[in-house]
Amino acid sequence: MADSVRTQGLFKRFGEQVAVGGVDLVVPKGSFAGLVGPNGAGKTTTLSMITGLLRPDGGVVLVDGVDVWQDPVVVKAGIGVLPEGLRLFERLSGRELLSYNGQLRGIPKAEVERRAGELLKVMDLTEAADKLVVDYSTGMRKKIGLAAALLHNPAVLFLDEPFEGVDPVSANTLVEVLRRYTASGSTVVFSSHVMDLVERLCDWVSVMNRGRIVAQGPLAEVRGERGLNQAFLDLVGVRNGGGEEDGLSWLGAARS
Ligand SMILES: Nc1ncnc2c1ncn2[C@@H]1O[C@H](COP(=O)(O)OP(=O)(O)OP(=O)(O)O)[C@@H](O)[C@H]1O
Repeated sequence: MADSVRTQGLFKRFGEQVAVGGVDLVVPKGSFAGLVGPNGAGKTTTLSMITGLLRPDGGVVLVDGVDVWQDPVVVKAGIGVLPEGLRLFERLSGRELLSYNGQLRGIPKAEVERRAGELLKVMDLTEAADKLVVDYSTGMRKKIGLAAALLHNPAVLFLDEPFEGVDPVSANTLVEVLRRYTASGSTVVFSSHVMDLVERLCDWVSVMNRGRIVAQGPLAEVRGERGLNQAFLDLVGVRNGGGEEDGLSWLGAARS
């Protein structure tokens, strides 16, 4: 199977701190892929370099065989991104935001309106379509951000923590939309800490720890017999157990 995303020796340092220390990420075409790792593992930095938002110090990123940093315009035309800490044009309504994104992508106006209407409906945002984005809740912002990322029908969709702050009903809506999207052969790569969700959704997993990939492959292979959560703990190592030897003996102790 062809790769949708492949990085070779991807490297990024912030001062003394090596955030990404030689990552070889592989995502086969048509995968629903999860990028998991503990806080600070380097997931956001990796996704930012893959999507052309942050210049790597070293290494190569190929999306559908095209080098992101040699041909950024070609790659960016074919991908959708829901970045971390999503910054949106707050003074536009949801509908205006989609319309603006559609125009930036060069989609004919009538087609943008049709797609925007359908996306707003699927995301359950029709009622809020004419409200300013600044007044949207966290979950609504994720949904309008996803709608904006899907509007031009990208071949690959990158989502950084798409389910954070999203209620279960909205999460279900996002999942349904993404499942439909991958069923047609498109690729999703998303980062998450929520192992249950990754186990339920993904057919491919890459596990990062301390700036490196420590396991990668089909979900069944990475998870083995032990379940993804246990596999994750085994791979990244249980750090502080929160036992008395770690301090905190005062916490919950009798108060005078
Ligand atoms: N702009 C920056 N300047 C300095 N250090 C940074 C910067 N961005 C990231 N880092 C550092 O790089 C490392 C990786 O961070 P990154 O945000 O990629 O991790 P992550 O896996 O996405 O974490 P989380 O799950 O908490 O979002 C961390 O140690 C972080 O402090």
